[in-house]
Amino acid sequence: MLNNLRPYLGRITDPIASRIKVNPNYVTLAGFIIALVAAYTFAVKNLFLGGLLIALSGFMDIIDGAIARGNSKATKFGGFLDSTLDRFSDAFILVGITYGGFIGWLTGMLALHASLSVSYVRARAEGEGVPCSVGVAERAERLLILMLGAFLGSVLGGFIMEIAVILVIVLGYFTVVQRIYYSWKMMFCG
Ligand SMILES: CC(C)CCC[C@@H](C)CCC[C@@H](C)CCC[C@@H](C)CCOC[C@@H](COP(=O)(O)OP(=O)(O)OC[C@H]1O[C@@H](n2ccc(N)nc2=O)[C@H](O)[C@@H]1O)OCC[C@H](C)CCC[C@H](C)CCC[C@H](C)CCCC(C)C
Ligand SMILES: O=P([O-])([O-])O[C@@H]1[C@@H](O)[C@H](O)[C@@H](O)[C@H](O)[C@@H]1O
Ligand SMILES: [Mg+2]
Ligand SMILES: [Mg+2]
Repeated sequence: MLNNLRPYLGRITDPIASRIKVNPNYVTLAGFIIALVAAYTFAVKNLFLGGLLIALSGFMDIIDGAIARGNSKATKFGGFLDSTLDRFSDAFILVGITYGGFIGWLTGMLALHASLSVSYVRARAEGEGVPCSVGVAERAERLLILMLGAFLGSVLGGFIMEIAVILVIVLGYFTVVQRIYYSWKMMFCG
C-alpha cells in the first residue's frame, strides 16, 4: 500500500540522495546493523529506543535505493542485498521483541512466518515474471506497525507491543492471500 507513495517520497529523497556520494551497499548494510541494534534494544526491554532504531533502519532502507538511483549506481546485486538484508532485519527485530518478553514464542514464530511469507510469495512470483508488490502489509506497513507499537508501548505498557505483533500476523497472512490470489490471476489470466 505505502509503496504507492514512492513517487512522492522520491521527490523528497532523490534531490538529497543524489548529493550523497557513498556506496549504497554500505547504506544497506548500515540499515541491517541498525536493525540488529534495534533487536538488542528490544531484548533488553527498551521499547522507545527500539522504535526509534526501527525508524532509522527504515530510513536507511529508503535512502539506499535513492542514493543508488540518484548516482546512477543501482545494481542487481544492490537490489538483491537490499531484499535479502530486509529479511534478516525483519526476523531479528521479531526475535528481539520475543526475547524481550513482550510476546510469547508462538506469537513470535507466527509473526516471523507471516512476515517472511509475504516477501517469499512476492519473490517467487517475480521468479515467474509477475511483479507482486501488492497487499495491505508490505514491509513498510509491518515496520510502521511495530514502530508505532513500540512508541505507544513505551508509554502505555508492553501489551501494546503484543497487539502490534498480532496485527502484523493477521495483516501479514492476509497479504499472503492477496499476493497468492493476485499471482494466480496474473499467471492464468495475464
Ligand atoms: C533520531 C533517529 C534515531 C531516528 C530518526 C529517523 C528518521 C530520520 C526517519 C524518518 C523516516 C521514518 C519514519 C521512515 C520509516 C519508514 C520505514 C519503516 C519504511 C521502510 O520501507 C522501505 C522503503 C524502501 O523500500 P525498498 O528498499 O524496496 O526501496 P529502495 O531502496 O528505494 O529501492 C530498492 C532498489 O534500489 C536499488 N538499490 C538498493 C539498495 C542498494 N544497495 N543498491 C541498489 O541498487 C535496487 O534497484 C533496488 O531494487 O519502502 C518504501 C515504501 C514507502 C514509500 C515508505 C513510506 C513510509 C513512510 C510513511 C514515509 C515516511 C517519510 C519520512 C517521514 C520522510 C523521510 C525523509 C527522507 C529524507 C527519506
Ligand atoms: O514488502 P515485502 O514484499 O514484504 O518486502 C519487500 C521485498 O519483497 C522487496 O524485494 C524489497 O525490495 C523491499 O525492500 C521489501 O523488503
Ligand atoms: Mg532499500
Ligand atoms: Mg528494502
